[in-house]
Amino acid sequence: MNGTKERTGGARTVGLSKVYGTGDTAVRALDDVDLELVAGRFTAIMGPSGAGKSTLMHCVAGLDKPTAGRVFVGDVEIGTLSDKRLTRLRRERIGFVFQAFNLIPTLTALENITLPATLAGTRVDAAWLDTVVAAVGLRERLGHRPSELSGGQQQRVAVARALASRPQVIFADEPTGNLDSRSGEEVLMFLRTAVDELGQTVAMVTHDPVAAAYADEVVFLADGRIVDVMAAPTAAGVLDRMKNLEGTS
Ligand SMILES: Nc1ncnc2c1ncn2[C@@H]1O[C@H](COP(=O)(O)OP(=O)(O)OP(=O)(O)O)[C@@H](O)[C@H]1O
Repeated sequence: MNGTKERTGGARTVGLSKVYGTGDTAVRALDDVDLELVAGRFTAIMGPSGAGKSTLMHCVAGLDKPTAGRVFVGDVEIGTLSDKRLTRLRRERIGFVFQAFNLIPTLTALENITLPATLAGTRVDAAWLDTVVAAVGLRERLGHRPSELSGGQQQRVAVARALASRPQVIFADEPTGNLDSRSGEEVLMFLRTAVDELGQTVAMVTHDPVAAAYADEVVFLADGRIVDVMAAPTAAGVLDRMKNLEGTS
């Protein structure tokens, strides 16, 4: 995709811990986690229910405050930012994709993609928008409203919206959770394209070994700790690892 690939900055944590509550009821959701979301790579985060996946994502995205440790988005240590600066960093440097597509029903696909920039009073770079629209593969449907698109197409619009500001990292929380397997595949292929052709950094929480196999590596969490990292994952390999983790937790 002619010269547009320029890796976005990634994110990392150093000694990240998060404890909810105090005393007898305290829950250590994250315990000394060193995670590296390598720039220009696709990382899947997996683990049994309650392992700390959402907490990890929320802390790295600046949506939740850690109890201890440090979080860097690109070169910026987010714990040092004022609330106002953190809000701005989140808006400009972090993209989110959720299980529910969260598109505005009355707006067209294109208007949904550019909405965050419109709200922020900025403009999406026209050349970049063109690149994103080409990658999303919905050029002829940009004038359609969400109700006129399939679930997979709607989620691709949501990923394109996250890409529009060219964030340091996109966090996707179970992005295929509401989709049938074919639509899910469309979305995963698009995330893969965003990484391979646009140099985007993506972190995805998923329970699905097939989805995780689209990533460059899978980070396994259990009881708030990173217990394994698998490079070049296959669905069968991930399924095997998950069975072991769920068996022991
Ligand atoms: N706001 C909260 N207050 C108290 N405990 C919490 C809170 N949020 C999460 N926890 C606890 O922290 C631990 C990790 O939760 P988290 O939601 O991060 O896990 P998860 O791996 O995302 O789970 P799931 O796959 O079920 O979504 C769990 O024991 C959970 O009960």
